[in-house]
Amino acid sequence: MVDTPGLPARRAALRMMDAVLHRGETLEQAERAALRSINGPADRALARAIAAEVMRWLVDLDAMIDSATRNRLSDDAKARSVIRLMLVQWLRFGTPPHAVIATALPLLTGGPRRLAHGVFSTLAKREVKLPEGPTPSDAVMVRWGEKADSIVGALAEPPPLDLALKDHAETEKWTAELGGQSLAPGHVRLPRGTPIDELPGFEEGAWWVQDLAATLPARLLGAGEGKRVLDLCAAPGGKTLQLAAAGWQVTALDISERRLELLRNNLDRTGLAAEIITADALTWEPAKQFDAILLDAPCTATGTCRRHPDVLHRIGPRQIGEMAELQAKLLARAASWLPEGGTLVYAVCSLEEEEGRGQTGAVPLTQAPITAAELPAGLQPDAAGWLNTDPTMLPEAGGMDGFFIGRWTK
Ligand SMILES: C[S@@+](CC[C@H](N)C(=O)[O-])C[C@H]1O[C@@H](n2cnc3c(N)ncnc32)[C@H](O)[C@@H]1O
Repeated sequence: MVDTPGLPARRAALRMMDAVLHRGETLEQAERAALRSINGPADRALARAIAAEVMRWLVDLDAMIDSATRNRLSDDAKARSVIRLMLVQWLRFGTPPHAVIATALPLLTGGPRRLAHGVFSTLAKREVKLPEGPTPSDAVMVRWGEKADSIVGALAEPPPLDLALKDHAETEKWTAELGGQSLAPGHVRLPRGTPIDELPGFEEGAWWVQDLAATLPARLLGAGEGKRVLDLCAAPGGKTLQLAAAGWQVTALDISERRLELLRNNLDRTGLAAEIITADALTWEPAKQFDAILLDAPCTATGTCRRHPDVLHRIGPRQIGEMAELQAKLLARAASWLPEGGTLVYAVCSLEEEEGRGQTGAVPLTQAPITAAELPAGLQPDAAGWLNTDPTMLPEAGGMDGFFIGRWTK
């Protein structure tokens, strides 16, 4: 049987939504399996875009669906998934309702097509509209409190593209050449969707892609002047590149050989150097001392929700608890390796208290408070000298990822 054009893309989008919402996979993991059977780049892009927009607007789409059904459809009902997909095509991509219906109903062959048709047509007749920004789920509201609305509201559009420059002295040159905006030495911001590998400077390794917030942990260690730093949990290597470019002798350690391969490629492209170790930081023992340690710990990554809206529907107390336990162990080990006079920076791209500030109580070192003078204009640490960033910060410039960063010395 020949498929309706565009049907494989919609089927793949449904599979991706299912993998994220019911199996806890990331959208990226889900993509690999779901897109395998799709050939054309346009269909792949469509499947990806549908699934990502459903994740971004899930709470609002579900509220619409619930407003048009007498008996609430269960969360895992296929009809609910298909109606979500239909609403996204109409409300986000501007596909006319009749075309949405024609391409989506074949997804429910042998299933409740009349129901999906009826719910979608009711909503189309009502001319429902999405709010200006996505609405947070109840679970996110409970965790993030009063900030939840503004953070999730800032997810309406994907973020701009941030580049980190190898040579901070060339900030003005690259800002002008790339036509971007710079918010800190060594930083250039470009409009979202800019194709990376066509930009000048990519081939020669003059810059790499890194969100402004993600550059802050390495910046807070200052210039290396030939001293030794251990980049613990280093791959794919954004912070390794920064540290090497800032004059540190870097040892980059990660448990994942696959991710370290990306780090090697990044070093090759930029002409920077680091010693690379594949090991589990929970059992590895250093053979030498380091003047500084940067622990960019594995985390739930809820701070990257602008780029990965699926994270907000996958992460709950169980995952946060597991990560917090791992982070506490890693922090204790890193702290125990620090010599007198050494500096430790801990970072997570998470907005969860347990992974950030909640980790600071047990570190047996002296806090080295972060100061506003060390940060890009407009950013402030909290009164105690810890730094929390989130997507609502520097709003006119396009926001930034969510991070927690703490610093100590021995
Ligand atoms: C947040 S990512 C690091 C990002 C990286 N610092 C950068 O800037 O590109 C966390 C990393 O921790 C690594 N990781 C997780 N558990 C680990 C362990 N027990 N030992 C070493 N690395 C681990 C993961 O493979 C992952 O690459």
